[in-house]
Amino acid sequence: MTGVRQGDPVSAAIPVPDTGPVISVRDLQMRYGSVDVLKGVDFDIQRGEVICLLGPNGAGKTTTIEILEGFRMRSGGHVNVLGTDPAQGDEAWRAQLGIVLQSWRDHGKWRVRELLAHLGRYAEPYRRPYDTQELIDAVGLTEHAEKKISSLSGGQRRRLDVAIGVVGRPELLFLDEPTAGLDPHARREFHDLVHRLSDLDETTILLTTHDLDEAEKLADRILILAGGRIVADGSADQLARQVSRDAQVRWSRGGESFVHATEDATGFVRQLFAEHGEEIADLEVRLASLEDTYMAIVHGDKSPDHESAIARFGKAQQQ
Ligand SMILES: Nc1ncnc2c1ncn2[C@@H]1O[C@H](COP(=O)(O)OP(=O)(O)OP(=O)(O)O)[C@@H](O)[C@H]1O
Repeated sequence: MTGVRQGDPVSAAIPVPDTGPVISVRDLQMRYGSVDVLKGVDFDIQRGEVICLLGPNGAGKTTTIEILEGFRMRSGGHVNVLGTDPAQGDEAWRAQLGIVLQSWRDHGKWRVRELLAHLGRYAEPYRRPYDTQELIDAVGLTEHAEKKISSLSGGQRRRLDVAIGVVGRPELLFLDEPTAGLDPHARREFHDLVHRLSDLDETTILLTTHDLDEAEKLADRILILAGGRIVADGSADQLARQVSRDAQVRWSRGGESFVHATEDATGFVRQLFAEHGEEIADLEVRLASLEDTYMAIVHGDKSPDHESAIARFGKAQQQ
């Protein structure tokens, strides 16, 4: 398979290799003035993966994404995105990317439908764009399709940002805090859209968020950037097990509540039922949440450079 779907009237699109990572980053460094923000970032992202990049304010998430998008020149290291160094990416390469920045403040005089149709036509030489109405419905802007963009609310504007990012059915989608400002309903619709893009179109998605629930719901894999490096890399479950191998088992019996931490939750629950049978109520087994994990990895370590966090937690993938 290539990046172009069968039957597409596309001649200029560049074929995307089937194998190998879609994004490969080695020893990425970024220095602003005398401050080293990225001190040697390494990761790979495979086709179809949904990756959440987490990290405290100022950790360098936007910087990393902008380097991958070709918007920012790195100070050092190697980066390959869809077979190309982003610093040398041409128009055909760029057409494979969908980009949702933290905030677009442009196109104010256009109307929603008009702009999406226009951007779709712009993508046509390279990709098979979304049908405009289908896209408007998918991002929940049906009732606002004829409105001027300057008159949209913040959340509606964010939905439009997402629509602009995906209109060309990108091979690879970058989303920088896509749900900031969205209400819970819009947030859920956005999550559905991400699942659809990932499951149906096999879009590779890299997103940043400060919402750990969102990361847990969406991510196949989580990368945590802190102190200029990736300090954790793995699924939410893999990371949780690195922080604590214990699960918490909670239950009640005869009106009294109990809690027990154990590495073998299944064995413990089996024993509990063998001893007390139907007296057991309100049983709950819980691993560390992503929030517990994140706090332990990013804030549990007092050293400012997070070196010992790296030493302690390493990377789940390498386990
Ligand atoms: N153009 C620039 N010139 C100088 N410093 C910059 C520039 N852009 C970003 N920085 C600094 O680099 C650091 C990383 O910024 P960046 O926006 O990449 O972080 P972030 O992880 O995306 O943060 P947030 O979660 O707050 O969005 C910050 O300290 C920021 O002030």
